Amino acid sequence: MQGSTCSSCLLLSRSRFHRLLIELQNGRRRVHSRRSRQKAQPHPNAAESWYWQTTPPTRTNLAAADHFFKHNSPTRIWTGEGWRDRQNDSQELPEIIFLGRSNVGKSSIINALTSCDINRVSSVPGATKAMAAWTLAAKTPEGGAIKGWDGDVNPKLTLVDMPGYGHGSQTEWGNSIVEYLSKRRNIRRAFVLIDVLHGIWERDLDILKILGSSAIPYQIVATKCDRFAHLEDIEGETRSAFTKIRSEAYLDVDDSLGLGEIIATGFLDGITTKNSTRIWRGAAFGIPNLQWAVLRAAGLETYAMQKAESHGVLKKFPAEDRVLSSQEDSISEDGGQESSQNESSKMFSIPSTSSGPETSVSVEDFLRDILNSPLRQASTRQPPKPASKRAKIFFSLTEDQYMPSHSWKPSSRSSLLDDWLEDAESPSDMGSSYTGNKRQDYSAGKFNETSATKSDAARRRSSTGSSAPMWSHERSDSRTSPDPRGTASSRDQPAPSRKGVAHTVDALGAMSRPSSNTDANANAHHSQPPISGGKGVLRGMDALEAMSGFDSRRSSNPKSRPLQASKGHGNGKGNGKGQWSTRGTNPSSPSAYRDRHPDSTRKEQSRPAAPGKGKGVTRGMDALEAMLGGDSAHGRKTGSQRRK
Ligand SMILES: Nc1nc2c(ncn2[C@@H]2O[C@H](COP(=O)(O)OP(=O)(O)OP(=O)(O)O)[C@@H](O)[C@H]2O)c(=O)[nH]1
Ligand SMILES: [Mg+2]
Repeated sequence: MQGSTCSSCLLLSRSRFHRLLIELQNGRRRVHSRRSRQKAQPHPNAAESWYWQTTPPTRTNLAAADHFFKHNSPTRIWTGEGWRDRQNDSQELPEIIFLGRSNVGKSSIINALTSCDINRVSSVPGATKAMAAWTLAAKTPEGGAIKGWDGDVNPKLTLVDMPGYGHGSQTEWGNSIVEYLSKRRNIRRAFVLIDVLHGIWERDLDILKILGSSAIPYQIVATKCDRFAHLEDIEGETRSAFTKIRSEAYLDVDDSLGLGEIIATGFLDGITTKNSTRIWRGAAFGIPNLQWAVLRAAGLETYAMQKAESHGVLKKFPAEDRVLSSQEDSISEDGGQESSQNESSKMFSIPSTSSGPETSVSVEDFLRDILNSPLRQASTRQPPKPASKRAKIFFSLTEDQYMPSHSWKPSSRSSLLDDWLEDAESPSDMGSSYTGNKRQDYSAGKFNETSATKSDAARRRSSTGSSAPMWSHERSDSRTSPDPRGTASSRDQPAPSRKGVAHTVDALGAMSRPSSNTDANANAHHSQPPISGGKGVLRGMDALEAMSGFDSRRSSNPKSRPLQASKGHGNGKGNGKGQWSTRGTNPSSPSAYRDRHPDSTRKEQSRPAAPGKGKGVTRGMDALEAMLGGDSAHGRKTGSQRRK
């Protein structure tokens, strides 16, 4: 009897101890957070994003973006191949995807964007093994409505984490990603993550090529910019690294699908996490800028600003800052192109009713305006060349070779346009009803996406060319193009596949969407059916093969290097025209940083974290843990792993 009482007591005291332990752990976490916050907010050495084609977001924009992401929580909707089951789902949302080499920080960036510890992060390359899609909706964890969001619990956009390519990746991941990219209709923008120390490498160019060929607009995000933080001339180093990226990714090639804006992020590894609850971002920088870029890509910026305004988030800002600035989407200082969203919203603000002014915009004029590119007069078609080499960007661990090179430059919007028109002008090839519909829709001053989509689908269904090589590699490969823009050579190249045309139309649709992102618009776009006639992974690989014709031996041959990008950039110094959104920086001084070499970076990445030492609560905590022995030690380890 006595023995049983004793064991109950023991159990009781043990559970009390556990509760105490948890409280102490939480206390320690709070202390740790406060300390880090004091240490690094804002980080004095954080060089920030570079905007040369667009204007940087205002403080109100960033506040609105932060507000949106704070109140819209992520819910996982599919993983792996789950997207296939949702292909015909008319409720599909704008999708923003994150691509990049393994270990570049894709999962970390999504965690930071959502302030939630949702994706697995690891210093070992290849941690993410399957795609994972998260929708964001203003709802409580139980699914209830949040006050002030009009009871609207509908998801607003989807973020997709991808397995990385290169070191630690697997070929089958690549197959499925390539297929996903080619089939998915509602991808609004791909954020391609580049480690700022590594810059653009061969595999990155391959992925940019695939995006270009699939008419998916993309934007570069430079990750791990905190690696420059210890340098005196942080701004100079960042600028020179960014200039190199800008040049090597051919972001200045006219009408490239790459946006003229590089967002700098850093210190994402310092994020404090606690299970799946909200996390504090610590010293991280660049995330609000990225949040704003994501909202713009999804066409949600007006919505976010309205919500922030109505929720009083913007009260502290002066009135003139609180409108969605006309600058937001307008011409940048260097006279770059207008952003597609503003262009399109202007374009589509033409009233669709008969009472409004009649427009007589021909399809050519419309496209010339929207793409700001000269249309070609005539084209000579040649039969498609058979695909030669199968490109591989997803390798097993042992096959990885990093070889930065310039074997490619992106497909441009104008070359896509050329192809689209080429098909549009060939009724025999594509069916006159399609051409007719498109022309009618445009000339009526409105873009009837639904009819275009239907015709599109019909064309895809009637197409027998699913195994035909995709066109853009041949067209855009600068090795075969004397014209740095690639448009001249594109005229002599094989005809586009149906897919390319369809994607172009979709891209135009995406570009043309007014920023208000109404449901009607969303549904019209989302109701697009998938490309039919696909053959699973084989098709993806065929497409990839045709697009790239990748030959690593050739591309590593210096003689086979292509032309440099057209606009005198790449001098490593920047032209000073773009806008750097910077916070306080130290005075510059010449410095050569030792981290420039990937090897040293890898070593740094794999360095184990220093064991924690503390005072006060931390110390008490350690003592308690020591007292409790194995269990608590385990608990602590798990906690630190989580934080990591
Ligand atoms: N210094 C620094 N390290 C970072 C940053 N972001 C991520 N990391 C670290 O980089 C490593 C890889 O991060 P992940 O987010 O798993 O990278 P990933 O691209 O998802 O990698 P895979 O899933 O393998 O493709 C982790 O150790 C992170 O802590 C950053 O901004 N700065
Ligand atoms: Mg990952």
